[in-house]
Amino acid sequence: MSSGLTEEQKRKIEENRQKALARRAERLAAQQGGPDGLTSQQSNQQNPSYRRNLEHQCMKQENNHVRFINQHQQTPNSHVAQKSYVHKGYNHFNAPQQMAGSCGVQQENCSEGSKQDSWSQMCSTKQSLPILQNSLSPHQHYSGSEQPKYHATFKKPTEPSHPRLTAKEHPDDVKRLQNLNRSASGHVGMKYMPSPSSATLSDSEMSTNAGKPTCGPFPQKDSISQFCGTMRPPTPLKEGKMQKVASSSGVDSNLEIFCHRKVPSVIKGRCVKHSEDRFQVEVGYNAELIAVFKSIPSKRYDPAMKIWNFSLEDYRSLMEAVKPLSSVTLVPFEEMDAAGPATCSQSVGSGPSLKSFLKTCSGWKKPSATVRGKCVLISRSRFEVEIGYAAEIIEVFKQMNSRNYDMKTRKWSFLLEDYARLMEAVQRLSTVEVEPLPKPVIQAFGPQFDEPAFHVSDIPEADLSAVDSKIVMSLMPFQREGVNFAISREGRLLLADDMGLGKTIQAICIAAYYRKEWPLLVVTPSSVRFTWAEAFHRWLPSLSPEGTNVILTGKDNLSAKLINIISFDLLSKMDKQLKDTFQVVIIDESHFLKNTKTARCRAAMPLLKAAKRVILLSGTPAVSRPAELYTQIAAVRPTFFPQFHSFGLRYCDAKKMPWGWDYSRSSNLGELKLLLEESVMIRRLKSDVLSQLPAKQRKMVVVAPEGMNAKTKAELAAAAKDMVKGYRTKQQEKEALLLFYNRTAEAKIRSVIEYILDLLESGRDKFLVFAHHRIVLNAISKELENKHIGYIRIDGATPSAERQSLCQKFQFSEKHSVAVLSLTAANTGLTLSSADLVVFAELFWNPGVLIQAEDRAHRIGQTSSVNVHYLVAKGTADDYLWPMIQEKIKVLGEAGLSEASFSETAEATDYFYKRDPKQQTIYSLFQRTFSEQGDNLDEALLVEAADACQRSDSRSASQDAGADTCSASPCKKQRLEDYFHRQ
Ligand SMILES: Nc1ncnc2c1ncn2[C@@H]1O[C@H](COP(=O)(O)OP(=O)(O)OP(=O)(O)O)[C@@H](O)[C@H]1O
Repeated sequence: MSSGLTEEQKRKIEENRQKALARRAERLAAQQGGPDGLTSQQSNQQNPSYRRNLEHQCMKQENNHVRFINQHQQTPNSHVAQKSYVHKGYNHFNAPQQMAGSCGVQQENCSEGSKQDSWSQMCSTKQSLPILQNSLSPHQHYSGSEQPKYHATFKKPTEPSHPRLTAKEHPDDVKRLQNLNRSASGHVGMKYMPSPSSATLSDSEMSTNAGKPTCGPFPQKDSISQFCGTMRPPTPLKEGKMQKVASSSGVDSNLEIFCHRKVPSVIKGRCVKHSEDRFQVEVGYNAELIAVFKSIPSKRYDPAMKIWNFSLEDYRSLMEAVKPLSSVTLVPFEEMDAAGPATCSQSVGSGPSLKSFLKTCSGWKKPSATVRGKCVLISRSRFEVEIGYAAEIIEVFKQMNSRNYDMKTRKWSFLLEDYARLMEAVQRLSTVEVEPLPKPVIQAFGPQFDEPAFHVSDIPEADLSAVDSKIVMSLMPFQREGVNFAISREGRLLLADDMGLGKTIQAICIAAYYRKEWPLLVVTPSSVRFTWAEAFHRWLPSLSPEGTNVILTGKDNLSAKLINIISFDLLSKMDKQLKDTFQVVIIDESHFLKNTKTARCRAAMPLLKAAKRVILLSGTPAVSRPAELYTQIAAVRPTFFPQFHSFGLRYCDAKKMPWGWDYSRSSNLGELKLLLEESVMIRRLKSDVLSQLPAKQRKMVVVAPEGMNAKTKAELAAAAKDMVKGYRTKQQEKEALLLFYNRTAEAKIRSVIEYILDLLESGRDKFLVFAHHRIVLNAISKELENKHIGYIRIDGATPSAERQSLCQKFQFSEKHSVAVLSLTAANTGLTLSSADLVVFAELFWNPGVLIQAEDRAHRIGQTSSVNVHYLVAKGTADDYLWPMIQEKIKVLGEAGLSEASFSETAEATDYFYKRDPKQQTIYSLFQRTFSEQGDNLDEALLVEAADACQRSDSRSASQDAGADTCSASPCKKQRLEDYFHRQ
């Protein structure tokens, strides 16, 4: 393409460019001096062939930049990584891989020592490369005026480059090396691990590669710059000799691998936590290593995972035994701890000062010390030193500008900005030892250590424009804050809001923000799997109706849909292939993972560590001791406390006992709270946000249908079929309905019990459970007794005189967690306001009865918002009762007779389809029977329900001999008393 310039203009431009270069060369010569007044680089700049070569390199680099982008675009989810790469610059999550990718590409083209040096410099300076890549356009690369700027990024080579060894002259060699490197390791963050097939080079190849200034993808430390910047003449090739040369010149051991004719296979592994007192070694097969493993007394082999694990007590001896093995490298715990990414956006801390603080975390023990103390974080900006009296330390304290002495506690505190100075001064005192702040605290509060004015309380408003507007508009202000917090923490958090504050809606919104990274996995107690599926469809209307996959058996496809929902129990039966399948994971009731020894915890932890976004939900993350929090913290921030023991020492007041370590106590809880709130957890209590909450929060819980056995399902289907056929008399209709209702009760029992047990495991210590049928009330009571859980029961058989004392027991005794109540016999006149959760195990056709029952908890004395959970089973009478109840309540609400409408606060009004003509027939039957006859029907129905139950019972007498399946008393008189008692 013509430039449009005349020959004269072109000549002038070239002349000016030469002049500019000459002036620049003079300037640099004056600054740096040299034998001839010019550095070798500057000499090169004036050398036309050098410039041509450089331009050639620039062009290649540009092409490779494009190739890099394309490579990323071809990988799944690459758009996400790339977006943050391009727009945000270096980012703790994405950058390592991105840098790895980019370094690999850039290095391909380094052909001269000077250039390699600068490339390696760029590769190791994390921020410079993206800036360079984004800012250099092809035009800029070729512009004469830009060239000096570009040159300025190159360092002077430490030794003259070997003339034979340029990529231009040996493109095949370069390619061969690149292939080797790629086959060995996908990214720069890993040491080179040659595969046997890629590890053999011919002598001539070695000769070329050994002396060649190749910027191969060697990630470690300065290996790239060392290798690229240190040009050696080719060394005679005898096996082993080259290795020696490489080692002696300080080249990273990775490179030694290249210098062998037959490269020995080196495998790299790492030690990671396995359980509270054990660690495991993740490593490939190596015979020598296996021999070492077998010599360790506490060895255990997990055949399913094919991983060896050991007691922490054997850690040192194992590492010592592995050291002499030249074919194995193991990354120890400590290294992982220090090198792990600071995943929290605020734990910036890559600056030198933070590193030096981190150094102060180790090696502080002084045998000569006579006075010992410790640093404890007491607020987001201050720490305290807990220590006895020593004149020297007081002197040190007095030198700190931010010192403050609390007369009451007799403790000194300081701003975090004084921490490094203070610790340095303390280290010089031979008789005083001060335990430093833990590493996670320093990582989490990094900015405050560096910058006193830094204030992190304002969490930025997340851009939710890509999320369904329905959910975004529905978020309450505190819920929106929760979402902002999650996104500011890169989607890894423990959302520990009090129960009923809407953790589900927040979790769905957070997950939807990362929708491009789906498939999503939701792990929940099995009793609420279907409720989650409903909630996704409710809040994300853009989701296709087939978008969710509720996993029911171990044989189901685990990632069949965009959203996959699985129970904890099934998760533990899953294949380990799951580990890398999900980038976004929600764990509902995450305290279910608190025990590291459980199968569910062992299954979930690798999954969570591998995922990019981890959303843990729990209203009760720890019930009794900080040790229970450990796994949840480790899931959100794996690098904080890689070993439980260090967490235990700091926060569980760990004590060595004759039988081992006791971690059941607590210590430094204030600091733990600050640490969690800064980088792991957000928690709001109901009392914090009461003004934003409705007085009652109703929730529909879809209980699992597989809880029904085949016989019950068949009976329900038969009852439904009969109803569709129609009946000649109203009496027949009613009887059929009541039979259907009774069958429903039987069908729900298993799911209801499962749900109640899940609530108890979640730490819900006071709640009411209402049911209508005696068979349901009995089953619940029996289960509570079996589990030794204190409860009261009030039904039609409870004498009036006893009711009050039972209520008092429940109200004031901590031992009584559950009140098991008959819907018809205990829905009025009782005060049970010490509970703020009401569970309806069964539905009832009259919403008035339900609302009165809710009000046992929601009444004077109640200081909280009351949560109401309606358990609804698909394929039962609930399919008709639930919509009917909602409709009735809506009418009452519109007439101002009911304070809250179900449709506004409970899920899925249209959950049950009434489009099916058969279902429509049954629904009409329900409506006709339960609505048309008005309030008078209740008494009659209650009685008839009982009769129907008894009739059905007598039919199934062999099954449940003599059982009375209604909660109303078996005696009609008593039933009527119950009814009138309600009035
Ligand atoms: N912003 C909102 N708009 C409408 N309904 C909401 C909102 N937030 C929560 N809810 C409703 O409140 C009820 C309780 O919410 P949710 O079940 O998510 O609470 P939770 O914090 O998970 O409680 P738990 O700890 O008991 O599981 C649900 O019916 C939910 O739909």
